[in-house]
Amino acid sequence: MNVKSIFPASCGLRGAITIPGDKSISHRSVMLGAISKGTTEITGFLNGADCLSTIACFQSMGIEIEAIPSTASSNPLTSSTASSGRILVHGKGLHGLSAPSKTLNTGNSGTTTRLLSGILSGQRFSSLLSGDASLNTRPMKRIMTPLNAMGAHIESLNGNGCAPLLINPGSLHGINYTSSVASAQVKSAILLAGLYANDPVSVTEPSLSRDHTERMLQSFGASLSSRTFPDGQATATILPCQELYGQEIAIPGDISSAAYFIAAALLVPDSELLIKNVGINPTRAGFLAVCKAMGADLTYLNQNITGGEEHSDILVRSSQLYATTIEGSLIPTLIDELPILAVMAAHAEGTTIIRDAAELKVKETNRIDTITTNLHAMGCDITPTEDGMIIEGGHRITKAPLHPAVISSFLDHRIAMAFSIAALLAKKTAAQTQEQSATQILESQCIDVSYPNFFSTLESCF
Ligand SMILES: O=C(O)C1=C[C@@H](OP(=O)(O)O)[C@@H](O)[C@H](O)C1
Ligand SMILES: C=C(OP(=O)(O)O)C(=O)O
Repeated sequence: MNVKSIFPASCGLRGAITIPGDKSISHRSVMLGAISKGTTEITGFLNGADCLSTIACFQSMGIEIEAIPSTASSNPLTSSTASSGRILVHGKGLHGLSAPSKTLNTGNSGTTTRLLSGILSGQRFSSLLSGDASLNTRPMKRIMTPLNAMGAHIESLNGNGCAPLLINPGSLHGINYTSSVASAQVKSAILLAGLYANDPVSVTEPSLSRDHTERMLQSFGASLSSRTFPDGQATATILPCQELYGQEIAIPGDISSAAYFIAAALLVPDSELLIKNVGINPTRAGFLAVCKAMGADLTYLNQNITGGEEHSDILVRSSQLYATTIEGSLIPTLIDELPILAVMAAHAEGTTIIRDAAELKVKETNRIDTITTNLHAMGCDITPTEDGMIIEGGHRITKAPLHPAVISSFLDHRIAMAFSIAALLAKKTAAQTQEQSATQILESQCIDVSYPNFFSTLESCF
């Protein structure tokens, strides 16, 4: 077991950092590259375990994928993401994948499992998908139902609606599907299967989830349209496709990873931190809107759009934060940031309410439970609810600081990172010994799923 000890910060966070590439865009760039004609060149690829699972799955289906060491480049995205990878995906076209000889291992990655299922539904060969213990408990009926309604043959081998999933060849037709959850993974699985259908495929979600798949499919040559209605529902429609064509993709830094550093710089007094090249696609940027609503001092510099994705440098200065309510259509735009937002809420003045976030229960862990357990352990008054939580804040001014504790990551990367930031603010109580002044993050290695250099970047800020 990998235990990381984190002491309270003794000074503010300073300097400039670069965040590794966006995980969602990294997955999609390999997937679309693999099923396109020609080579897709990706810069800023996230070398996290989840994205490496996606690469390994496509290699098992005969796709050649090369990792090229980063070199200096005139491309501003490439040069500012020097620690992230440059990848060449030698695509074989829509029908060029070959049958894998073994089970496709999707590791800890829901994105890999669900999006890949959409692509595999349209293949002429059978495949078996399975992941780690956490992944194999996550709900897959949400993709099996619409994909099977399109003519796919996906079966949950244990009959529990979870992976392992056996996918047999089927011939796909059009569908107008309404999803009860705003999930980019469900939407993307259906749209990717739609590439192989003989009629248009539409998917409607209750509110708009991240739209990287739609943006990237369009840039690879697919005919796709999207609409958001006055009531917030959003529909994306894809037309049958003959072929996609490889592209150059410059991946911006992952806002979900940047969120830990934004939170740290806001909460630790006397901080001024520049975070370079963060993706700020509006369907992902709910975290920034909530920070602003809580009173955060954020300045956007060098805003630009590359390959259809907005990005910006963000200058963060320490700020007094105030409680807020996080709900409704904001939730899908910040779903992965809720663990760190809960930590921020513990320090904000007032009571923060998070609702409409039942999706937290079906992530790498039940994050309503894992956030509650760990905030309790550090001395915060938090009440879990059916679809969120209520957090009594003020652990900065009106109440005693959170105290150091032994934190279980529960093997959830977002929990491990969120509580690493909480640890910077924790102050030992009179009853705690000197040895207990550090917070211990158990099984911290799970952070490698999305941010292998997290701790070294954090240390570089002090
Ligand atoms: O499409 C994606 O890349 C993702 C979508 C979200 O999941 P859901 O679609 O299940 O909400 C998010 O939590 C996950 O980290 C990545
Ligand atoms: C939920 C996450 O990812 P995935 O669904 O791809 O496992 C995450 O990164 O927080």
